[in-house]
Amino acid sequence: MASRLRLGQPSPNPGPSPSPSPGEGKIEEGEGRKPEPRREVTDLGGGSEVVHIPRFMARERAWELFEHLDKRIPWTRPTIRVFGRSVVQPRDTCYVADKGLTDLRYSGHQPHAHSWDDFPVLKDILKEVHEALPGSHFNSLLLNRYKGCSDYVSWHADDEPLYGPTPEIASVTFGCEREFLLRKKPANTQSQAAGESGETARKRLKVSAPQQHSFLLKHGSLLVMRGYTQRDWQHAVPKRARAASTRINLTFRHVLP
Ligand SMILES: O=C(O)CCC(=O)C(=O)O
Ligand SMILES: [Fe+2]
Repeated sequence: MASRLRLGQPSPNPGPSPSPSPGEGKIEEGEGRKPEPRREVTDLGGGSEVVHIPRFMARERAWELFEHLDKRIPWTRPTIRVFGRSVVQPRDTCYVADKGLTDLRYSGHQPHAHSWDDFPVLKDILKEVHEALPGSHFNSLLLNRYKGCSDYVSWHADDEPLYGPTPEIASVTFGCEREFLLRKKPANTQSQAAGESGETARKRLKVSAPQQHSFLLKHGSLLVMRGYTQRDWQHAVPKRARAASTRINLTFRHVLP
């Protein structure tokens, strides 16, 4: 799909450059280099890590991309299986992947894999994400569109075997900011397998609530989950109480060959 917008050239991130977080590489001045946007690294423990770059993309360009993706992506709202019941997925979706990869399947649904060649804009965003994350090699992309406050993604982990044991997942947000939650998977999965909820199991075992982290994912931000985050943690974008406008989120992933 050809883009009529001039979306190919990323513009530099405007505004003052914030200081780097402790322990991170310092920003080098001069030499005509674009200053690196601020990165917040959260060590979740046990080899899991989240990196948040709130101003990954310049605001104006991110709005151009939002408008383009909102109109041009062939969004669908599939029916999925949750706890044995068929339900309409509470957000729009689309999937893009390299040819010849193992098919993605989640909640009983196998999305059609579109070609990157049909979406030059997505290839441009992929290039920027690769540049921000040296060593990364994403070959697939799951897009989500949350059309209002009642669209959401429930607690889950992207721990499908096709991503391997320690997948890196990079998520770019456009439009309405939403809360992104992470919570530690319950240690005692046996009680869950027996049909007991995590909450009930915790009360019975008198253990404290799971560790939780919250990130406000703003327009133009990038969030990266790494290491054992999918094995040991779950994430969610909950419903919101108040009216929200549309949010588009792109999650870049690497499917193992
Ligand atoms: O919209 C988001 O920020 C997260 C989406 C997500 O978790 C997923 O697509 O697996
Ligand atoms: Fe996810």
